[in-house]
Amino acid sequence: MSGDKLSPLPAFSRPGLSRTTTTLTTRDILVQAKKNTVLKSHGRPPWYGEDGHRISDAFVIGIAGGSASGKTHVARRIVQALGSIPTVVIMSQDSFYKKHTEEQVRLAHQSRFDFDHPEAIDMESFASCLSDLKACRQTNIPIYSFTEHQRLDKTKYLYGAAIIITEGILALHDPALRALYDLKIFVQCDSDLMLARRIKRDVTERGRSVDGILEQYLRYVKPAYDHFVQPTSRYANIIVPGSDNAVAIDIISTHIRRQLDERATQLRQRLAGTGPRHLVAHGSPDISSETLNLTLLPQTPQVKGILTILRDAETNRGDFIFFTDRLATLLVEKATEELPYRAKTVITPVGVEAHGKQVDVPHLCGVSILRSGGPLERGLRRVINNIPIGSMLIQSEATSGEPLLLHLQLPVCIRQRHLAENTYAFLVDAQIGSGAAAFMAIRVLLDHGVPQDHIIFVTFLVARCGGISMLQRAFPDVKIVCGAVDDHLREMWLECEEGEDEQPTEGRKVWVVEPGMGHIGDRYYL
Ligand SMILES: Nc1ncnc2c1ncn2[C@@H]1O[C@H](COP(=O)(O)OP(=O)(O)O)[C@@H](O)[C@H]1O
Ligand SMILES: Nc1ccn([C@@H]2O[C@H](COP(=O)(O)O)[C@@H](O)[C@H]2O)c(=O)n1
Repeated sequence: MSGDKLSPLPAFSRPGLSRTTTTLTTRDILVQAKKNTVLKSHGRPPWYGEDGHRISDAFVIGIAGGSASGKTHVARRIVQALGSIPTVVIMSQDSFYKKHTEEQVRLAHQSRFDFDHPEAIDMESFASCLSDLKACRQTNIPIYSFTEHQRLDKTKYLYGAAIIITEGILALHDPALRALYDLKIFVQCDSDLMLARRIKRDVTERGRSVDGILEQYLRYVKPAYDHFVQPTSRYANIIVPGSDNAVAIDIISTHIRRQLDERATQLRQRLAGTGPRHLVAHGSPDISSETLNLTLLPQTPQVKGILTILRDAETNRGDFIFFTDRLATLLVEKATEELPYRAKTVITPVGVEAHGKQVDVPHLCGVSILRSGGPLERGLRRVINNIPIGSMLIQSEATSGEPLLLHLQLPVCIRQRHLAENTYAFLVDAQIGSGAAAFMAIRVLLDHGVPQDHIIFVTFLVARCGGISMLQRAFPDVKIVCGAVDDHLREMWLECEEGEDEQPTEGRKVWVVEPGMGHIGDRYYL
């Protein structure tokens, strides 16, 4: 297949579409949310337990076979057959061709470089990226150009796949790679069919001449197939024919679906009894800032006055926005106290030294939980100049109530692991009720390598009896800065779309903080 076989995952794909899927843009999400409709997308369900630790890895499939045997075709058909599985990524071993020297590129243009020998591929880097993705961490994959015969300087960010399919002529060659696969497939195809397909493909997609293709084939491709590729078929769990393989693909996708179902059941069982319902009944009703890493904005008359206006159902929208913005500014200012500062001396305009402080963090960013985090995101922008801000959309699944990650767009300083480890991140959302969204959002940042004590969760409201205790048990070093702590949390049915007779046809359950401020996002944006 042609060049880039990666499935982009900066945002999550809609189910039922192949890997070149549409992604949910922030605008889509806001439009959907504004209409108050239930999003039908299958997002990513929790991949961690109540202690915050990961309990399920991604399911990894390795597909090997000769060049043009149909490996990519099989991978794509599996994705199609899986249909409603939320996030599948196809990773090609071709992305891991080593960076070639100028001399090697020159030889490659003359069909005199051996791309079919295991030495041509950076197996170590391939295994390392795959192992990160499998363990639910982000990875940044190299991008390879077949026309330039070279690895490009750009990389592709990947995160959050429930299923990873890797394919390549030598996908089953390396023991370290084989150890990562949950299912190993070999695509078996006649050599003449593979050659015919390769000629057709390399002429149309890789800019090659027939003579060059044949020379390369006889010199390197065929001998390497016999020597390195074909022998790895013995490691495969299943051999798939290179053509007429619909039945084999059906069997494989049924197997994968069953494996994922088993994992999902385990997850639900482990989470059972610790969800929001349970917490309301049994969670500690007493959160004290001595045991929790929680900072309550000092309840000055000024803050109490703002909160009173925001709690009042009669407050008009203009005032609601104005005072929400004021509270957001105060909260973000308070939250910046959690950052490390170092001493700094400056010379004033009158030539005198003044001793002060300077924020001492290598990277600083914000991540807003859509869409209720919006007002606090604006607060971040007002207080911290040019702060990069990402977003996540997390919504409860209508029937199970499980949180689903539907969209993810993170700043560069989180997408790159070596930067994330030195990044401080403000996570912002309007309230912490059941805690499910906050829990998932924190887990995403930790997966990327942001240290727990570099995460500062800023919110208007925390429900005393909600998921706050579970959250802080799981992530004791995450700091929470809030404007108020309210006593109650109630589960409520929110009616959504109206049918033709103007009767509500759908709805979803939401957690409402009491006394609270109502739905802050709706009051701010609608
Ligand atoms: N089962 C199949 N039936 C028909 N054509 C196929 C089949 N599998 C692959 N092909 C075609 O053969 C060519 C090479 O297939 P591809 O999947 O890209 O091979 P590989 O990834 O193994 O190099 C493509 O043009 C593809 O459409
Ligand atoms: N610059 C390159 C790199 C690799 N190849 C050939 O690609 C084949 C592997 O890709 P498939 O999609 O066919 O699995 C391999 O046989 C290399 O010979 C190339 O021609 N040029």
